[in-house]
Amino acid sequence: AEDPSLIVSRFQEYLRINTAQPNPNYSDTKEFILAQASSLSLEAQTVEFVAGKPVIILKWPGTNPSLPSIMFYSHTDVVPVEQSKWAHPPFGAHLDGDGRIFARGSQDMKCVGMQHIEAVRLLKQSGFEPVRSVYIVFSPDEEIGGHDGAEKLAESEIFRKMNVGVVLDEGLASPNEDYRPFYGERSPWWLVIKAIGAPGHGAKLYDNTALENLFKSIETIRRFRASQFDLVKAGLKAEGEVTSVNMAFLKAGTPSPTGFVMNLQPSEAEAGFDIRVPPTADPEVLERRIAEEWAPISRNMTYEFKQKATVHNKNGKPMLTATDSSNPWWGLMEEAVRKANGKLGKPEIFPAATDSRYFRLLGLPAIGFSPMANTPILLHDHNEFLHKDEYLKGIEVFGSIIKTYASYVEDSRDRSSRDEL
Ligand SMILES: CSCC[C@H](NC=O)C(=O)O
Ligand SMILES: [Zn+2]
Ligand SMILES: [Zn+2]
Repeated sequence: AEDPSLIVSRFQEYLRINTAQPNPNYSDTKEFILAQASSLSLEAQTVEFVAGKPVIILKWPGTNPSLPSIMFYSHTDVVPVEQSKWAHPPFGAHLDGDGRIFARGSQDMKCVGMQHIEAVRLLKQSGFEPVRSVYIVFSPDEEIGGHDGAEKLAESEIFRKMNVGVVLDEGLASPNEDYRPFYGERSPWWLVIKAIGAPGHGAKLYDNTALENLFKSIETIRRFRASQFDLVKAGLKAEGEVTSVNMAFLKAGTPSPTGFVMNLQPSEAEAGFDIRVPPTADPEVLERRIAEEWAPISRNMTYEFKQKATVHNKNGKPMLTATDSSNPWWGLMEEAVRKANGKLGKPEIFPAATDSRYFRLLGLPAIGFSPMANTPILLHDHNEFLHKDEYLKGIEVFGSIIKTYASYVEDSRDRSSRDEL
């Protein structure tokens, strides 16, 4: 077998490409991934649905191309960093004495993309031949909504021709020894509410100022937030099962060279909220709440959404991938992880958003899975790291999954794992 330090150094090489939003280096990324693909003799296709934003599709053809294929999916971009808060340079991929690899993207989710490739390498070395075609796909822009990446891919003729039967996308690290599988996710609604009101002297008490109007809404929103958070604190609901609302910004006041004018009540004020809607919530009820209580026209308020992801599929049903016997891929996943001496925890709802939603919207089963056990959850955090042993273990787990999935031939059950749309 190959020297593990070489495997780790390829991961480090990927981590050292700075793909932080808003200016990800996609050209070096593309070059790197295509070089990996050619070293494995995989077919490779790069599609730019939007110029400069490559979707890279690698294919390991199966011996039975009539069976639906398997797609192992990852995004190549990462979130920005606060450089000065990091103990090691976020794009240095420093390997410390304990074996931890520090880098932005080490958990979210360059680890997974690279593990997909390394798992193929492992299987090729062992002489394995897939029956189903295996696709390894790298997409841009997940961290800013996936509109120029996964969303366009999912709607494309290219994707339709790939005949994908099941998608594996990202999950979360697990602080304990069980890996965490995800069967659904909350939908991001990014809401901006705006208030207007009469301007006037800062010494005067009067009704209907912009800030008074805005704060009435903020109080209402905070009560709702507390009610949802209480359910989590009481252990009645998991994080992914309640509607979360967090304030992202507050904007008001009349700027002056020394700060803000203090004796002037502004005539406009706005606030932004990151709302996450669970798949089982009724989106119409929430939207009514926003219109009637959070931004009521009676207080001259208006609102707009910066992002508003679909909660239900085209049939009005929650976008959840089945975890019972109707979905053979679920059982196969458990089997594959077990064979690699890993353990799967209970299926969960991903609290944030992933590109899986674009594939679930098509009715495809999608499982969120990032094999990182015994690892603190550090995605989007300072000092994001992954231990090299967990990384290497994850390659074996993905090797087992690819092997199990790509060898699965009971075609009749594929169809039933797709939602009826
Ligand atoms: C509007 S899509 C945003 C996607 C992003 N994904 C991971 O963090 C998130 O904030 O959940
Ligand atoms: Zn991610
Ligand atoms: Zn992320």
